[in-house]
Amino acid sequence: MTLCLDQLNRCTVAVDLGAARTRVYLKDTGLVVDEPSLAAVNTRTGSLIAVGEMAGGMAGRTPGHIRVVRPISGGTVVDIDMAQRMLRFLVDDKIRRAWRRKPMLRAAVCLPHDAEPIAQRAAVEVLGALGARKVEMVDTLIAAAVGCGLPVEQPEATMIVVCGAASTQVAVLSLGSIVAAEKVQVGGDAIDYAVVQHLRSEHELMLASKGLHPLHLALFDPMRIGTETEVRGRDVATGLSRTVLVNTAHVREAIHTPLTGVLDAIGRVLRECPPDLVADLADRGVMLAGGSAMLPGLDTMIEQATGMVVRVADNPDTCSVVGLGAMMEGRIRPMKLDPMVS
Ligand SMILES: Nc1ncnc2c1ncn2[C@@H]1O[C@H](COP(=O)(O)OP(=O)(O)OP(=O)(O)O)[C@@H](O)[C@H]1O
Repeated sequence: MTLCLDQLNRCTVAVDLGAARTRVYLKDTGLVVDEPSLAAVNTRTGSLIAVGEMAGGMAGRTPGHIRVVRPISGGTVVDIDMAQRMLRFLVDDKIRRAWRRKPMLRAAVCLPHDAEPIAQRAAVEVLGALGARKVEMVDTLIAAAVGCGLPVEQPEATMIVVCGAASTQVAVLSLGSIVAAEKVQVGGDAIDYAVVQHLRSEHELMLASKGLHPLHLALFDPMRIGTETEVRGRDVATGLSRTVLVNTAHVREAIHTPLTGVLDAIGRVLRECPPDLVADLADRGVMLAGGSAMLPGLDTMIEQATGMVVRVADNPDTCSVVGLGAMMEGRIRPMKLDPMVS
């Protein structure tokens, strides 16, 4: 079934329920929520203690009766009740009160390319917590492509790779529709996990989450390949703080497996495409979006593996919700979209 832009024009709010972050875009206002998809719960009383950034700050530092949970996993809501409570707290009271006065609040949500009906249903229920009476669902790949400014409605191929926390989605689009697409359960989290596991097994070091970013920089910097970089963490055996010298070439080998998953997905999508579209892509290149697109050097790695020019979108992490916002606000020319459901 096709959904036209008119339907999206009637929406007031757009939501992206990501595994790592939840984003809310308000029509004619912009991004009003961009916070971690986390909730801290008191397990004795069941009460919600904190959500978003505040819950993120508590992660790994809580006493036994407080748990920090992720109600969304891999772009799919796994705990509807918790996701509803989290979303209600993330959205400002004033905005929610204004929505309550609307008898027919319409919302738009972007969902992963292969979202099952049960995942679609869960997203609709979560948005119901904000008072949405009707929910339009749009494929994340289309929303992100629009958010990156790709000319998706034109009769020419554009390729988008959305690297999130839990998954990477790849698509070739033409004439406002998806020609070929793939989703792999490999994202920034899998890359981080491979690095953490490498340090644990090779250096007996547990890395704090803050230690990952400097290592990312060293890992992908072509000038620093094969050099050693200092990493501070906690000794697995003694629990004491320790600094080790880590060879970046060895860590690159450790992340090879998750990165191969992404490159394979790109290869499969290209093989599925008609030759004319692949020829377009050779000129136009690939657009990288999603939070993990900010991984320093990921674009160069994909460029070397595919031989195509790779560009990272401006603000790649918010492309999907901003794309939904652009469609809601009628900032793009009318076109046929390829929604997942009416
Ligand atoms: N500056 C950065 N450098 C490297 N990685 C980053 C950076 N900023 C965010 N990330 C990574 O991006 C990922 C989050 O991306 P994004 O916000 O697109 O996820 P999401 O939409 O919630 O996830 P998903 O699409 O899997 O549901 C995390 O794995 C995070 O580590």
